[in-house]
Amino acid sequence: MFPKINPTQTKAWRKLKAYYLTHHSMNMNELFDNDVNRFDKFSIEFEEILFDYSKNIANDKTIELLVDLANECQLSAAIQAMFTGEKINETEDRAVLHTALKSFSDEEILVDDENITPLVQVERRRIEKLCNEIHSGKWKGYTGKNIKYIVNIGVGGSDLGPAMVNEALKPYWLDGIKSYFISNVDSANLLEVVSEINFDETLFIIASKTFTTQETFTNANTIKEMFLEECRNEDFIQKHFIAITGNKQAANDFGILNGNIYKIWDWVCGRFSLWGSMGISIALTIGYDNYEQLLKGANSADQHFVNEDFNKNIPVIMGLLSIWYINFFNAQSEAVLPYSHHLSKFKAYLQQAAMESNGKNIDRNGFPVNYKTGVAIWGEVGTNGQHSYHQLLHQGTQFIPCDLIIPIGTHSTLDDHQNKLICNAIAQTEALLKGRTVKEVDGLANTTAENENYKVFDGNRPSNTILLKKLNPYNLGSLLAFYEHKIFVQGVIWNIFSFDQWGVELGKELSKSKLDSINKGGISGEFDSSTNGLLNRLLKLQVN
Ligand SMILES: O=P(O)(O)OC[C@H]1O[C@](O)(CO)[C@@H](O)[C@@H]1O
Repeated sequence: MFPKINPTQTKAWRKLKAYYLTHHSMNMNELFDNDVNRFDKFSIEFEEILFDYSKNIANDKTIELLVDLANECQLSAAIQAMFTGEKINETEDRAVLHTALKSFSDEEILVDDENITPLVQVERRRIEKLCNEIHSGKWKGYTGKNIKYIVNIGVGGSDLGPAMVNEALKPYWLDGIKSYFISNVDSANLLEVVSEINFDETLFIIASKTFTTQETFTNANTIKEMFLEECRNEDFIQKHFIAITGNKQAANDFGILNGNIYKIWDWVCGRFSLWGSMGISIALTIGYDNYEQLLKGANSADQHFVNEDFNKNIPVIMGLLSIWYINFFNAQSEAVLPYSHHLSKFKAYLQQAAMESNGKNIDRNGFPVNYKTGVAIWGEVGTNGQHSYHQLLHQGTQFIPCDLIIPIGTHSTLDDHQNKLICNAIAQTEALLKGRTVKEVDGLANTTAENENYKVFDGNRPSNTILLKKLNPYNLGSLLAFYEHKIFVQGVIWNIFSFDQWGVELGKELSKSKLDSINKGGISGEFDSSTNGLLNRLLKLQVN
């Protein structure tokens, strides 16, 4: 296992702190003026992706010190430990091998003395077979019709990744197939989907690693009841329901036979699970070949992460710059700004991936951390965000590093729109960098001594720009893998366990006792006065 190092005790951390104190007012505009090669030096090309990190408050020395920090925190050993199946998720005693799901190599990876590579390959072949049967029309619904609607019922990692990818790759949807996602236990979600599908043309995917999650179980049971009410034959469940789970028995108890159960292992963390059977809704919607392209792009990014030097390694630099801002500049949040309508669900996916992973306050030695860890991630697709919160990004008092994700190629034929979209994105990075001085404001129309201050922008606000030649399955796979590994890099340096999620348990437990009280029809002062008051009001309003 790689060592458990408090980052603040490293030499590099101390040096970074000192460097921050003397250089935090470093001006990026001067850095550009003083180095004509800054863009070339601080950008990394990876296949069809360009990662430009030149618009950051960082120079050669900063990057050198950050890389030193990664080395002192034994990042290489940590990467090696994850990829070879060491049980780095110690609080759950699990290996973390979502990377194995993307691999196309026959290399052996051992978990508890079992080689998992063939298991992954078998499951992948099963997904391919399922796609072939559904897409060829060999798989029929109970009235003899083909499957037209794919409905994924899951929540958290069993929903967000697949839902985001399906949305991102809408231009690749196969003719005649439409996919839907039911995640919220709010019945509005379920009823909306039900109103758009026909049960006899639908494949329901019950996606739950544990098969015990309250929301998913409730939605799955309601759908099953509705389905049986319509077809009145339990045998038809096998034509319309499959499960993705590590809890075969619970799926059997639900009524799904083994042939319709696809496996997720405990060495796959839910929020990084879209690469395996959790991605069945993706494969069914965009076709198996495109789904494989997604995995291949991700696998290639994994290889980049494993093999590149840290100072040319996209996820390492992403993670280190983020640490620079969070731990030294005291950034409280990061904005992710995809300039693509199809990436509208990217932020929600990334929020779980980053915040469930690194929102931790106990270190790997079991002690409270004495430094900041994960921050809030937020954002909206461009240009919509520009007409909303970009005011705060440019002139607010918060320090918010931004990532702008810009696919260049478009799937539509409206080049004029695409050029406007991209130019808006690049202009935002320029405005964040340059700002606008009083002198520049002076020349503007209608500017007076009274209003000139309002038109001044400080600038010097950092951003990364990620250009993709096109938002296709391969490039999307690479992009997602980069963010996954950025999160991993941060977790290693913060010395926290990024792959458990104990923080979500308390709310789940407490909700059960509330439900018991409601079902009993009365509250007898068992909770705090606010909780009692809210529940009593609920009961009163339900009665009326
Ligand atoms: O797939 P399951 O077991 O239903 O869990 C769904 C989600 O719930 C969580 O455990 C947290 O609530 C996530 O980590 C997970 O992605």
